[in-house]
Amino acid sequence: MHQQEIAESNLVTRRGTFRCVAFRDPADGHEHLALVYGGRPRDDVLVRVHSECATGDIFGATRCECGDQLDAALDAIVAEGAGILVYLRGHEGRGIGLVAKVRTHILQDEQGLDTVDSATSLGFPVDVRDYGPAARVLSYLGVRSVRLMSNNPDKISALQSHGIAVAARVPLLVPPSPDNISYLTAKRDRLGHDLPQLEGFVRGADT
Ligand SMILES: Nc1nc2c(ncn2[C@@H]2O[C@H](COP(=O)(O)OP(=O)(O)OP(=O)(O)O)[C@@H](O)[C@H]2O)c(=O)[nH]1
Repeated sequence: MHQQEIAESNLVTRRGTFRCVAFRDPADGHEHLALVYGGRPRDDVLVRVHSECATGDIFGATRCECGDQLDAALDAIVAEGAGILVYLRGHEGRGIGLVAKVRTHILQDEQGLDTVDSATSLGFPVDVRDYGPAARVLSYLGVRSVRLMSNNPDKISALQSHGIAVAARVPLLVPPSPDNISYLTAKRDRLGHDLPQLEGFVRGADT
């Protein structure tokens, strides 16, 4: 990556001080962010590669578990004493964008379609995310292998295809709720995510 497209500073947060690495990826042109905790990363560092979700990450929407996963990943990194969170812009709605994602929400709410069918019935692809920017910033940080916090097997193969070894997958499981159970179930049944916490959840049991 070109030095002119990267800026680094310390970022003091309520969890502690991170190294904030902002960068513009040369391939997709988006400005992304890596938050590094605990000094110079070592091999097999704990990493979360998080896709932008304005509704969940910023405003705490409960229909998806994005905001809870962001919090849990940062907590896990701080608890371990080291780690990296890569926050990928341009990934909104699995890459289809915010307006398109909200259109899928309309179909989910009004017609009961799941997160997959609501996209395809509008003519959108289900997932067009590019993990190249994450791999490039990890390489820039000197990271060759990671323990990746994710339940998505495709994310692991995508990172590996971009040259980052995934030494282990670390589950990032948030509790199901009546609000997110449809979304989580579709991720498990239609997208192949590993979500064992859904076993035994009875919709409405804890409302
Ligand atoms: N198209 C669409 N995208 C959504 C919807 N809800 C959340 N998203 C997006 O989904 C992305 C997160 O992807 P997920 O499939 O939930 O999870 P993942 O990142 O692949 O997997 P994990 O690493 O296990 O979290 C974010 O970019 C969200 O904006 C939805 O209803 N429709």
